[in-house]
Amino acid sequence: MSSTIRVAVAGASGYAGGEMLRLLAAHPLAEVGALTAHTSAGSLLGAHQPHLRSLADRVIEPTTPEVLAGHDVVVLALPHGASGEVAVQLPDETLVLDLGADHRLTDPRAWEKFYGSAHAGSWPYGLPELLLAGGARQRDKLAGVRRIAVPGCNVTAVTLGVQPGVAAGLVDPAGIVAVLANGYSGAGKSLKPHLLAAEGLGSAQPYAVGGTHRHIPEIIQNLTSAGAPEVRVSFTPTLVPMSRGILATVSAPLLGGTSAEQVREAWLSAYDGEPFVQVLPEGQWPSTAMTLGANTALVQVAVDEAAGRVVTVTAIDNLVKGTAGQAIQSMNLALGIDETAGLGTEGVAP
Ligand SMILES: NC(=O)C1=CN([C@@H]2O[C@H](COP(=O)(O)OP(=O)(O)OC[C@H]3O[C@@H](n4cnc5c(N)ncnc54)[C@H](OP(=O)(O)O)[C@@H]3O)[C@@H](O)[C@H]2O)C=CC1
Ligand SMILES: CC(=O)N[C@@H](CCC(=O)OP(=O)(O)O)C(=O)O
Repeated sequence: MSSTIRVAVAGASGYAGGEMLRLLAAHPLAEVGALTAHTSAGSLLGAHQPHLRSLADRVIEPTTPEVLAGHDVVVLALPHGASGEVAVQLPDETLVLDLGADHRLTDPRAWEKFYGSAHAGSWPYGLPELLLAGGARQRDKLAGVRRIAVPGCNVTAVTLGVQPGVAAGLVDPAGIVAVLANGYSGAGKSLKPHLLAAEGLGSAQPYAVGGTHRHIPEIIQNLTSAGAPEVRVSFTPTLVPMSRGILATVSAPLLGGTSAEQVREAWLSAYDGEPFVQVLPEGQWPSTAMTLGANTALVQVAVDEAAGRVVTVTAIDNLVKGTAGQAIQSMNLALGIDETAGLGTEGVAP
């Protein structure tokens, strides 16, 4: 590979593909190659991503192996199912980043139960800060790989919020409750009645309630990797009127004899030195606005003594640390360049 990393983006007309392109445009080593999609093939990128000025005149091509050939990296920002089909046609030596779910789960039965289709297989998982049993981190497994399954956005927020307590054995992983406030861009661009502005503006709407959300097995997989014997998660997402952002409130029973100081120390030490995951100073709580446009996850933790639970709150931008930023962070690790290249930690405010 030359010093320039040539990157093709499939799904360039969508939200995740658009964010990938925004970040790649600022990456010191990346060069944007082919842009592909489906119904929008043949039109200009500027018709779909008018905020991406430097790429506005580029033509979107169909998503075929021929168009995606000859790149160092191919990003698949496609719906579930579509990415698995395209991936099998790409050369082994190309680094493929799947932003969809097709290759995240290791258990085919979990895939079939929650996605209702045949399992495409499992790839190295692109959450560098994931804690693994024995003190390792997932970043150690990404050097040199050529296939990366980029995690779900909700999964990223929930995992980063609660994994320090699970890995340190301070909370009961069978009693995790997660409630999330989610921005609308997480649902993608396709039109659905409940996503119309008339339905969503000024309203908060729960969805996938009662253990049905397809991110549940992925969260369980992550927390099991962190060393938990039995993980049970009650997961409830809520759409709130904002375009980007996830605020995940995750609580779990505190195991007997653990002090609030031990809890705080576990969270601080889990993320000590991490460039993109920060535990905020005591008393300061994350908000989605603090992470807008940034590859950061901001975390806070408290002990609710009366309820006997640890409560964590994590904010991310679903399109950055929840998708495209995380993908670039993993790409950097796979290619052996600075993990932070092209990624910012500063949000956009107010
Ligand atoms: N939005 C988010 O916050 C996150 C998204 N993701 C994942 O990223 C992926 C893309 O999501 P998102 O950008 O939100 O979705 P969008 O609906 O906004 O975009 C989908 C993109 O995929 C293209 N596409 C659809 N079907 C096909 C096909 N059969 N072959 C080739 N291209 C196709 C579309 O092209 P066209 O417009 O031309 O039809 C479009 O470019 C999904 O797997 C999603 O789950 C992951 C984490 C967070
Ligand atoms: C608001 C909203 O609908 N969010 C989506 C986010 C899913 C996502 O983008 O993650 P995947 O890559 O796994 O699809 C949801 O909760 O299903």
